[in-house]
Amino acid sequence: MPRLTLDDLYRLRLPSDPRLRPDGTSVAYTLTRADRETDENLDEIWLAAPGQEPRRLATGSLPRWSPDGRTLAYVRAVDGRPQIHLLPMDGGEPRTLTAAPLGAGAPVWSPDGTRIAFAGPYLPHPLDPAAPIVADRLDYKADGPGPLRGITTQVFVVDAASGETTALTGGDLHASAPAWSPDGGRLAFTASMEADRDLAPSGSVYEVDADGGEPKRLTGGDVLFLAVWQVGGRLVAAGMSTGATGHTRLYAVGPDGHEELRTGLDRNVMTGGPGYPGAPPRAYGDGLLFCARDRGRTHLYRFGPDGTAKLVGGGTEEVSVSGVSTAPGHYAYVAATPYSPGEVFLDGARLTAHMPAGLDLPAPQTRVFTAPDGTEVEGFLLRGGSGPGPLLLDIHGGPHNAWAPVFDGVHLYHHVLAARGWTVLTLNPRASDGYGEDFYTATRGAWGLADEQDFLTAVDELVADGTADPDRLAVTGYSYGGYMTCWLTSRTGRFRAAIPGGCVSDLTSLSGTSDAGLLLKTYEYPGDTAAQSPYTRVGEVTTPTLLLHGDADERCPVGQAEQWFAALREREVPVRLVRYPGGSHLFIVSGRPSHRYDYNERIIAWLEQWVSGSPS
Ligand SMILES: CSCC[C@H](NC=O)C(=O)N[C@@H](CC(C)C)C(=O)N[C@@H](Cc1ccccc1)C(=O)O
Repeated sequence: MPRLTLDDLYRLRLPSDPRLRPDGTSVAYTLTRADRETDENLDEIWLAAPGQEPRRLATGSLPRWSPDGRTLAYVRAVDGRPQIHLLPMDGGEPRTLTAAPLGAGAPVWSPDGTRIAFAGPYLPHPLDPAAPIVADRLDYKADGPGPLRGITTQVFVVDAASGETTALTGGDLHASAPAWSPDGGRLAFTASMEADRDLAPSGSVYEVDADGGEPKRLTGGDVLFLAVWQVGGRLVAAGMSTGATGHTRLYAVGPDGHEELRTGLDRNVMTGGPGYPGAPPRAYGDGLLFCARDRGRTHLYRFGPDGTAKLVGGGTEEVSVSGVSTAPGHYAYVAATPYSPGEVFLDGARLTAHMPAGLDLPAPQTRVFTAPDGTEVEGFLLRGGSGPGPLLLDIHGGPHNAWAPVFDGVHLYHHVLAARGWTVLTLNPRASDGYGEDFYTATRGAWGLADEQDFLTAVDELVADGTADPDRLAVTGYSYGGYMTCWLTSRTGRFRAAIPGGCVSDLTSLSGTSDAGLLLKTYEYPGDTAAQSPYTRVGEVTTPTLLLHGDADERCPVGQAEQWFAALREREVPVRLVRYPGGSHLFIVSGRPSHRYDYNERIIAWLEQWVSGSPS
């Protein structure tokens, strides 16, 4: 069987955001593919049902069933702005429902199906791209959108028949996706309305009358609420401590405040986002379904009225669930496995096979390494051959992300290198997600200082056991992984090649230039930023280094790579900087296909250039 090649980037199809029809008979979902001609990632709405071939319904994303299951709302761009459309499922053409000046967000049907709510961008005047950009607070920009220019995010309600749209909120806030009350009389959302929220992170659950009025604050204080949903007749919100980095938890929210839903799991609740699998909580029977990450894998759990959480399905352990939807007696989800970046499942049975057939995708082997301080760290080895060979250490970001032993459509170079005889080690060092909250917070205030030993221990063990050739070691990583790549090459010369992607080199400048700068400094790396910055010892780097960076990255601004590039070039260390025009921090996940292809291709080329003798 053929091994994967980079051209498979254009053959991959990624399902996401599954939505069960209210009668449980079929699942609508978004299917995304990279289009070579337009150099865009194209989204389509598909429908899958037991015993039927999945079929395409429309161009668009974010499918949402009307309560009677007869209409599918979804979002599609009109003149470059996402607008809500309605597709009658008994036949006929879709209808454009909204004409929001800056676009509409995910549709949320009212319980009676007569209205649709959404959170969307708002500006009280026409947007002038040439106008000066004025900032009075730190939250003046965001990775992806860039400078916000005064745009806020408000809650809107649109009449499903007439399209008449009303803003329910206004003012200086960024509302989350809204959630209807069971009687359709109110909408809940999360936001922070504090004037100095840029200095002290906060987020509360609010409720506003569906016919307008002043939002009422339902929560406050010790929990930073991130999102809220209507789950089985009650509000359930996701939140985290306002005091320090930690796990995300679920809370029941009512008119008198909030109460944690204690799952008994020392695991991070995963509600889903770019690069982070998971899904919002969903009603299921007399309990709810939620996702949590366990040892890098994201699983589906059922939280029952008895207050316990039990694994759902319990099938293959090597799975990452992203996207969950329920209907009475049924549940649907998308799951990645070692052989597919994602397929749609209904009640545990696979409905789709979007992964190109016939590819030889070796499954990674799980290994556990023990650091000098006794900490055990788990990793996954994609073996390219037997006997000592070239080894690529690939470091995930976050630092609270995590690798899982599943196939993803981002790091295609893993399989290309393995086919050429490389071994790829994806390691979950301390701070990785899925190993308990103490492990998750173990690098706070000690970036690099605490986790360096985990990486070097794993590499040393693989050299000692004959897996890795000590003269053919290489390191790469993105975001925090890029930070760690810089850090390791400033402390050891053992790597023959290094590729920091979306990197961080100087925590002091990062604090003032990242869109999350103050959060990072407060929650992640308080204390001595110089001691935690790779740049402090950049003068010791000798490893040929390729820097890959999104030119419009506002999370880790491109200056982080430029500083590293200049410092190495001045000392004539072989170095190259590649900037991707328009690329945000997430460009390797959702950026231009040609940029994603180029990112993978350059990694392979740099490794083969500088790791002599690597089998080609
Ligand atoms: C307290 S602010 C939260 C920052 C957030 N942390 C997540 O764990 C974050 O953005 N971290 C960055 C690194 C940091 C800016 C130094 C990061 O590593 N980002 C993500 C982004 C990403 C995800 C998937 C694919 C590409 C990039 C990550 O890698 O986990």
